Amino acid sequence: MPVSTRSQTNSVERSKPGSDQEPSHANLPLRNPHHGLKEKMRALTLLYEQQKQAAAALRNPNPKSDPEQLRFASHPSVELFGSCKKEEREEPKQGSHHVMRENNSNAMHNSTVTRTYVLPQPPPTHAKENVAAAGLNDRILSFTSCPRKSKASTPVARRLSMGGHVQHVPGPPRESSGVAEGARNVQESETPSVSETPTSRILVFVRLRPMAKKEKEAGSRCCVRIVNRRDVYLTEFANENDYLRLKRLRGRHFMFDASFPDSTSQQEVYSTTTAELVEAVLQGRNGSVFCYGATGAGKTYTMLGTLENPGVMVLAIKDLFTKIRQRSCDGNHVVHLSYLEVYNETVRDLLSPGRPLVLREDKQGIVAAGLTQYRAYSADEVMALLQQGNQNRTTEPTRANETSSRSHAILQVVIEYRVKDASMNVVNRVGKLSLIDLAGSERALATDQRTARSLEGANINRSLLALSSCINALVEGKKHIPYRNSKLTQLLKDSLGGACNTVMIANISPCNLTFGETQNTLHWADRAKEIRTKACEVNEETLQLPETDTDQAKLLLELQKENRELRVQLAHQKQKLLVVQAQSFAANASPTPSSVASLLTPPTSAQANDKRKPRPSFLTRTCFTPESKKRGAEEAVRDLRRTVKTLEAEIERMKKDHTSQLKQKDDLIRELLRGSEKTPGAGREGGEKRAVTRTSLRPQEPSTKRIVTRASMRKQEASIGELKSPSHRFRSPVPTAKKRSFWDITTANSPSVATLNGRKTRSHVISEPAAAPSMLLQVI
Ligand SMILES: Nc1ncnc2c1ncn2[C@@H]1O[C@H](COP(=O)(O)OP(=O)(O)OP(=O)(O)O)[C@@H](O)[C@H]1O
Repeated sequence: MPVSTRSQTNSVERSKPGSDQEPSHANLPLRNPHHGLKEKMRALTLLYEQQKQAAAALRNPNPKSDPEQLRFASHPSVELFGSCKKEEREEPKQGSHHVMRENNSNAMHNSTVTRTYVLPQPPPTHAKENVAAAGLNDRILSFTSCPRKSKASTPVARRLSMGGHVQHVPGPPRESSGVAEGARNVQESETPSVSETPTSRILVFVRLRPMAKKEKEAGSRCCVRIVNRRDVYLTEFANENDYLRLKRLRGRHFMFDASFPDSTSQQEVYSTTTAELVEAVLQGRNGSVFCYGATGAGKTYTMLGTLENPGVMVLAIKDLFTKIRQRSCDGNHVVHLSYLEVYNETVRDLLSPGRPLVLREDKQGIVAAGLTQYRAYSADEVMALLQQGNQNRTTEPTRANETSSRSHAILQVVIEYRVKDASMNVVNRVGKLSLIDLAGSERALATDQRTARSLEGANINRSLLALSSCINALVEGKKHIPYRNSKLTQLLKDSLGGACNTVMIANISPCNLTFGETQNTLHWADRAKEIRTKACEVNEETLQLPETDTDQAKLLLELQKENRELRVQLAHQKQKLLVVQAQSFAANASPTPSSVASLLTPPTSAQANDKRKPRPSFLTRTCFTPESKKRGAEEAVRDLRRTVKTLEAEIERMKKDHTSQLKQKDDLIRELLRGSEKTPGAGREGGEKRAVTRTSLRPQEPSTKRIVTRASMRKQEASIGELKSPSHRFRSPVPTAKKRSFWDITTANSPSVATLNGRKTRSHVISEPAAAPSMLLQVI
């Protein structure tokens, strides 16, 4: 998070065990860091002596011989530096001073310099961080009973939260399952004065990534330690000669709903953080998962993963469809999908790239006008769409990360579930799952100062800054939450402040060189724990048939009109496909560069926006040679064939969609007609109501209440041809930044490495060997 954080100076005191020369106040915390020059001088002297002790420790490295050091060794933050992989189960001892021992072991030279600091423990009333985190139940209690911070109390809390002093209250190690259940929908029963409405809080998890090879080679040390799958200890290393900074050494302790060490598998992360959310979404609730952290900390790895280790997005989709299949007998599920990115403060549709989308707020919340909502029938199809979206996502190598995401990506899956209840009314439930991979906060120096990356970085930081402002405002219980400060926060409005079960996964790196970023991430994650969202109710409505004959007749006419429109759209799509096929055959017959070029030339309006399209380089000397022209023509033909295949698949999908809609509507119309013939005026006479309405007759539309208004859905349907048209796909602006992915480097032979319009693919999902071909990719 690009917000400077102040750290509280820890009083570093001499801890020479059993020393006779030690002044009597040596083990007491300084009363005030500014209480006189003399005191400061004394502190400096103590520090100097401490240095000497560190050197002495070199000569006497065996702590067992020293009872005081033995006491230090029992603290979890001690031996932090032995191995990042080692995960300790024991609880930190209480009642002792907080101790940090720095082990300046230099792997290269095999020498060790150890320094020990005793951090004075603050009185319990001062400890803000994690005071209530004795165990999950204790924490829930605390969250329920603790009123929102008033304005006056905030600065104090903030200052304390940045300090190194924390009170650790031991609690049982939390189990990975059942966490969300306990912490969700926490009713503020004990604080009726604060809020009468039930609330749930954001669950916050931390994931530590393994040390990268490069970092190991550079001699980096691990500054994070995770204990009991919950506590995170962060230690700052100091340069021995930097006496001024010695006094500002920071050691922090945080506690989260769960913390994952670097050895945690993707499946474990998924089942702990998201599995329950998926279940809730199927029952008609909203859920959001977002990964947050500095650049290179592992957000995209957690969200998307790799071929061998798929991430949360992929696992959630698979789980979702498995569960839908299991329940298919008891109802009718309809899944819609959208995928967008926020790049340089513009919102772009990743599934159907085109002009930037405009965000609008209506009574359903923030919606991206014109965002494509794909109806998905299987997990494989969603994987294909995900892969397609990732191809369009902007990634770029930076100094900090070879495959840095330069945009925030939001995958949204809407599940509509329709079932008849006991009284034969149609009950409609809609759940929405948002999976968000944020771009990483970064320092300009860490990435690149001189290039377009710096502009991207500035925009990423700006939006993350806006996110932190929103988190602050929400935690402080302010009336005005500045969502409008950035597109990202506008889109996250539902997740942060709406009726939504929200999970935050904070990704951190173990490398001591990124201590500042890690501390920032943990600070904001710690803060986010205090955010309360509105209690997430089931989005449910019961649909009823219009009562009077006139209304039923109106409905009938409306449905017939809709059917006609759908048929026209289908015909339109077929026509477009034929045109593209003809162009493809023409190009095949005479693949002259000019004809192919003319086919591929995007419209003039698109050219204006087409700043990201890779241009032929003079340096490569391939622009004007006959071979290059031939190669270009062949490539263009291949591209066209691919496009035709995609379009054919799309038409097939639409056909299937339309046919099922038409069939359903025809059935219902027949049923309506039959019903009105048999029992004329039944509605007026108060006969049994039929549980059918317009909404129920439109299976393709997600609930208008939650996604878009009916009017906008109709508009969208009307313009669906335009959104999904072949020409629309051709016209999609080629981004200015080239597309890179980490699959580009990890799986060189993967289909994901294939270039599309000069951009490298990011997603791996389509290349799964066992995956059935997506409906999008099927040829008619
Ligand atoms: N848990 C993990 N296990 C193994 N490798 C990991 C893990 N987390 C991250 N990595 C690796 O670390 C590198 C950086 O990860 P990733 O691209 O996910 O970072 P990021 O936070 O998304 O960065 P950015 O914000 O710049 O996009 C990748 O090479 C990734 O494979």
